[in-house]
Amino acid sequence: MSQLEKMEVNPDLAMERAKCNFNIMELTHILDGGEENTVRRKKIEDIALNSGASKDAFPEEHMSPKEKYENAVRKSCIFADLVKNDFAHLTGLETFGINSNVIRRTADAFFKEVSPFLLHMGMFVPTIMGQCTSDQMSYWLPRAMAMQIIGTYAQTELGHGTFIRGLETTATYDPETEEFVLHSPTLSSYKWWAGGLGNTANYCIVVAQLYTKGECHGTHPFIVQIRDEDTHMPLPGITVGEIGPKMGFNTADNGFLGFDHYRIPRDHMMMKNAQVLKDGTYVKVARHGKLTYGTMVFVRVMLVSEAAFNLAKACTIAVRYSAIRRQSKPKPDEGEPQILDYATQQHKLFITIATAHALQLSSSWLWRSFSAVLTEMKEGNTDKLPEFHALSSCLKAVSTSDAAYLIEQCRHACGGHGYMISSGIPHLYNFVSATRTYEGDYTVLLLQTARFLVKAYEQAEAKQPLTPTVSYLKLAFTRKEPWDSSPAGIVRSFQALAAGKVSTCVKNMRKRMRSGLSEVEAWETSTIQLVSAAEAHCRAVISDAYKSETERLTANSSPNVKIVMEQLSTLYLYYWALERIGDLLLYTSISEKDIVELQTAYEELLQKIRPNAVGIVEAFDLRDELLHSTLGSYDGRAYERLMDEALRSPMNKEPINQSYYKYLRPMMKANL
Ligand SMILES: CCCCCCCC/C=C\CCCC(=O)SCCNC(=O)CCNC(=O)[C@H](O)C(C)(C)COP(=O)(O)OP(=O)(O)OC[C@H]1O[C@@H](n2cnc3c(N)ncnc32)[C@H](O)[C@@H]1OP(=O)(O)O
Ligand SMILES: Cc1cc2nc3c(=O)[nH]c(=O)nc-3n(C[C@H](O)[C@H](O)[C@H](O)COP(=O)(O)OP(=O)(O)OC[C@H]3O[C@@H](n4cnc5c(N)ncnc54)[C@H](O)[C@@H]3O)c2cc1C
Repeated sequence: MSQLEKMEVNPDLAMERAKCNFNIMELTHILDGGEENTVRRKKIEDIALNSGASKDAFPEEHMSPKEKYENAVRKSCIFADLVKNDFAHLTGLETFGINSNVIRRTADAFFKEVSPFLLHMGMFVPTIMGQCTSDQMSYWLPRAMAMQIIGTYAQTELGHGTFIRGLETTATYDPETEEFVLHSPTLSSYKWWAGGLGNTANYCIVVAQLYTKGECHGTHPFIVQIRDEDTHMPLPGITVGEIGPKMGFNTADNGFLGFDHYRIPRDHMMMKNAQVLKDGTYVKVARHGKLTYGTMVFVRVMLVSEAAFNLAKACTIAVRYSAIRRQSKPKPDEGEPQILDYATQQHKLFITIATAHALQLSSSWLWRSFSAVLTEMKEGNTDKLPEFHALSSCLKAVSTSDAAYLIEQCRHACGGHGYMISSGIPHLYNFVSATRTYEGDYTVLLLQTARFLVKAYEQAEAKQPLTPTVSYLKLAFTRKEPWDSSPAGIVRSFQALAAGKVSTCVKNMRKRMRSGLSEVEAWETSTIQLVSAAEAHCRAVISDAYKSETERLTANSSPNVKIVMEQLSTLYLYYWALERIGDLLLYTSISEKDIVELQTAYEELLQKIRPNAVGIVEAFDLRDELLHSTLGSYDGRAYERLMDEALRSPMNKEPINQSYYKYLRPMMKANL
């Protein structure tokens, strides 16, 4: 046992735990979606983490990029073995989403950045499940699940990521040999970004423009072998490599890939939604043209819970640290207070906790909606897909954007020490800020939602029925929403605000078209407002889901857990109402007096939450191995851990660095 492991818990943290007035484990069960899930999660974590295999003998941050990657591959193989052999009885394909989430989170103990296998489990396997015929699936899925092959998802190219229809890689069917010929006609057509593509994967899902009988049928997915299964050498006709250092994701060997008339068998086209027959006839199977985008929708749903999870980590670190950090002396006759006692610190941190809850509960709700949509689609009914695409797009955009902003707030809340890699916060920020971009950029996805909102508004105007998540749009045609500061009243105000913004956009676009702009130009010149309307819609959806899920989940809970969860969901509503005062003044009857009262109520709520703050973050139940943080560990020994980490630095391994003799000494002597 190391010196650190023997140390007692920091007394400030012990004091915080003693004053927590609710049952922490009860809240954990709620956040996990039930006690059974908590028990299973803990079993998985125990198996994975008690072996010590997640630990590094040498600190990862002092390794070279190549060493970091190799270490990540080593640990990925250990982790893959655990998943295959030790978790097998606890998991199952039928609950892929839920279990993959737990496994994905447990993996974070092994990787400070990410596993090079992330895309294998995160996109390769889900695409096989979503885009293959049953015959294809029975061939590929067992091989992928057993890790006999390692795959990734290569859609984005140097020239195009957002605009999928603009991808340039071609897959041209040759009926003579019953093969597709994959080709990269330009530099900008090179695949770029796929995680694990640089050095790890030997297979790859490639999204390419399908040509048969001289006709282009748009983008389709193909399973492509890129490396020899034994030697791992890139196959002839394949150019593959790693794209270089990034802000984060540095252990993910994101790669590039080019094809020189590279041939694959016909049945390597993923044929669930469309097929090319032996003679080259193209057959469209799916009832909705966008079902080939299914993996992206699945990952967007998963990313909402990723955002919640990473936010939970950041606020656990920042709240624990704020409980043990003392600074300044506002009252001359008292000692320095814990920084958690400052209202401004609570303002930075408690919205972070509330947002982690809001996103966690919204993501469970979204996952249930997704399962319902999938069930209907299996029966051939795709009616709900447009609404779900709009919903998952905005939730992915707003959750990842909020999480990135709030993780940065957590860094600010930890002062200088938050800037240390060892605090754990920089890695979290670098990871989450990428989620705002990949799987659909923030602005681009909100504009997708805006398209749906504008159409729904026109339906409301024509008094046609509206789908559930936009039924509130009828508020755009009623009088100004009367301000009501109850939680239900604030949710209604957020809906009125979103409805008002959509209405303003539509009116502006119509005005611009009357003045001579085309529909496309009128849309383009209104996109700043459209993004804002879609964000407002999403905020209303999250607020509504958070409030109603809190009511549902606390219906039978103990009184104090109910109070804590209600305080946080109300805080979320107050915070966003105060952030959106300008809009509320435009679209509701809120008055100056109401605003003053709302600000006071918000500040009082911060004080009510304060005594339970440490207990609340500890209900996320994040083991030290998952946090990777000197500042946020369970024992609260931040200073000892910071010093311990500093001493592990190779820069401290010799009393005098050689640069002294080479450069410093000659320079100083010459200057004598
Ligand atoms: C085990 C779990 C682990 C989870 C974590 C995994 C982490 C993995 C880590 C990293 C992964 C990173 C992977 C990637 O980034 S892969 C690449 C992702 N790329 C994108 O997301 C590209 C974004 N672009 C798009 O999605 C689309 O092209 C678009 C911008 C949304 C739309 O483009 P466009 O306007 O040109 O529209 P289309 O002509 O294509 O569409 C016309 C109509 O279709 C509707 N539409 C679009 N997309 C969908 C969809 N997915 N589903 C349903 N409908 C869709 C669109 O709204 C139009 O409808 P309308 O009725 O208005 O005409
Ligand atoms: C860490 C990381 C991992 C990734 N992993 C993968 C992977 O495994 N596989 C894969 O295929 N891809 C991957 N990607 C690529 C990723 O999906 C794309 O980068 C992402 O979809 C954004 O597309 P883009 O790069 O083309 O951005 P661009 O579309 O070029 O965006 C640049 C700017 O232009 C704006 N813009 C673009 N189009 C519009 C529009 N129509 N209206 C208004 N504004 C617009 C955007 O809002 C943004 O501000 C990864 C990316 C990152 C950062």
